[in-house]
Amino acid sequence: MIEIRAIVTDIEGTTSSIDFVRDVLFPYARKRLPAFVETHGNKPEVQHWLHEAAIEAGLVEARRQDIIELLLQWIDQDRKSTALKALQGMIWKDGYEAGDYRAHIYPEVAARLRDWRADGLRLYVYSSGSVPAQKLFFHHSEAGDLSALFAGYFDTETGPKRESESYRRIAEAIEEQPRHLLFLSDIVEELDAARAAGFHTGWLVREPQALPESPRHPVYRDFDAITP
Ligand SMILES: CSCCC(=O)C(=O)COP(=O)(O)O
Ligand SMILES: [Mg+2]
Repeated sequence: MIEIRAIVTDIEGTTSSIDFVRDVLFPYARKRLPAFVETHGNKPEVQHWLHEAAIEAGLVEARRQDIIELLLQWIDQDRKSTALKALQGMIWKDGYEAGDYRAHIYPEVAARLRDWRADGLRLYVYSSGSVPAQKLFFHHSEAGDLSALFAGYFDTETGPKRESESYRRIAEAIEEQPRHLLFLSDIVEELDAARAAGFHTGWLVREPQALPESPRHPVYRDFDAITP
């Protein structure tokens, strides 16, 4: 009998719908990004991420307008750039605080997270969204403030989600052996990477997606089906 001591969960496609991220969060950031960069571009934190974006794109001596266009392109491509995600998170903060939207959570998720906490499991998030964006997401969720349920948050500053080394770093950071950890995601390449690091895995295949014929990972329709 394997003892799971902590669960690490992805957000988009796992706790929450892809549609919410694609149809609400991304357009919100896209619309406001040019003005945000113009207004806040001299603040050290914003400057840092604009610089990181330019480095990532191999742009030397990029003008501010070039970086804005680059970032808009990356939003359209859903590029999992750490710099873009950090900037998006700063923009989303205003939307949450103004009550323009609340973060989507699948209906069973909050109750299961609470049950798992009550059973003594520790809960963590690992998402491409920046850590501040993850905290905002669960603080302003449709199911209320869920942020206190999580013991920690990880983003791509820990490493890319499709590389096993990232999962080794997470295990080390939370001081737990991978064989006691369960990673939940909707993306099979992320699950492959987690398994290569020794994690247990759960593949969320939400309705109406078809169930895979020969899945490489245990498949769950929702969190109700998971018994860690
Ligand atoms: C913190 S929510 C923002 C979601 C986001 O930007 C994203 O790229 C989600 O990726 P995930 O790793 O959660 O699938
Ligand atoms: Mg996902």
